[in-house]
Amino acid sequence: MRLPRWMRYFSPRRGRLVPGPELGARSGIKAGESQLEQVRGVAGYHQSQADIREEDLPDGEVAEAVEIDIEEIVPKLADPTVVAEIVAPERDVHAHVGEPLLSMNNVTVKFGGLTALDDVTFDIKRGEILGLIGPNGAGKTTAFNAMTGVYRPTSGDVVLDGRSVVGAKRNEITRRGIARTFQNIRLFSDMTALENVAVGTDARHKTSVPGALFRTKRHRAEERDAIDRGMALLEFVGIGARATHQARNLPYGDQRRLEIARALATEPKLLCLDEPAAGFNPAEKAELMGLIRKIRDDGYTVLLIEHDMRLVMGVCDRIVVLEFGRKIAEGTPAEVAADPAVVAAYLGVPDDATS
Ligand SMILES: Nc1ncnc2c1ncn2[C@@H]1O[C@H](COP(=O)(O)OP(=O)(O)OP(=O)(O)O)[C@@H](O)[C@H]1O
Repeated sequence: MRLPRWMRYFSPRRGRLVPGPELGARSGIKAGESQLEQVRGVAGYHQSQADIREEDLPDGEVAEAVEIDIEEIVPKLADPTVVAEIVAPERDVHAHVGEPLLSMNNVTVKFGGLTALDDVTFDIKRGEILGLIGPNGAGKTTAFNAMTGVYRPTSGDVVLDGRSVVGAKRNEITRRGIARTFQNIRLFSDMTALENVAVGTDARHKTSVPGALFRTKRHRAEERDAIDRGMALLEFVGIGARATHQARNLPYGDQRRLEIARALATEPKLLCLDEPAAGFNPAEKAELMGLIRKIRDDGYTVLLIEHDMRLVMGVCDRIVVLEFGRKIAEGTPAEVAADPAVVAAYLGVPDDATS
């Protein structure tokens, strides 16, 4: 995995900041100071409750999770409109609703003799929630991976905002505006929720390494921005009170929310969610639907891979259906649900229909 810029200089170990080999002892940065303590110090957030970590406690004592009162720390975040403004800084995205943001143009992906995606063409339009569905092995994740630079299409093109992303490096694709979450949660488990989101904001920052070392004005401004945006994002996804909790101590549902917050921190044009409801109970699924709609209404475009049909039908504006690597249907949830090819793909074609 390629580490974000700041992580190449710090090794997070059990939640502690240890100057990494590239930075060495010359930096003057105190080993043992947590990332959060650093950024909080810089941004001027003084929290009365300590961020308790297990290794700080005498043997046998158990760390208590500390809920923070977000209104006390960042009073302006008590206003949901302010939170929404910070979360979606480029609000002009609404001006282009309906135009294609990403186009898959005749994309084929082959693995040896296996064709995982076969000449697939569809658009993701700005401001919509597009569902990508299909039975197991249909090619959904392969399509995601072709968009995000994990796989290079064998043929065809993936165009984002008028420019091809084929051949671009993954971090370049992130910078150009595609962010994703994963089927299996991938968080920095020893880092706090806020630190995890701050990692995402790094993709947008421009400070050079010397700039970071000498703490230039721009670097300090970017750190403050990371905290403000990080806190706003945690509040936006509903876990603002858990900002100082280590990711691994968060309940499963909150870890999924944190993944979404981290992806949004890169200020994507397109947010790709890969089975975000896996392992959720019905109440959590209903809450997730609300969050996905909120993300769309805040100006983002969302691509959703999800097996739960109730969720997909309930939240998507349009749906693309794949089967054996081919697109077999595209349309509104109602159109797709009534399409005989889709019904056959999911339920199997009855014997008497083929005889
Ligand atoms: N890296 C790979 N190497 C070889 N075959 C692969 C690779 N990735 C995917 N495949 C194959 O490509 C086909 C499509 O897989 P893909 O994971 O895209 O399907 P999916 O629709 O996401 O399935 P699921 O719903 O089970 O996650 C499958 O037959 C799979 O085994």
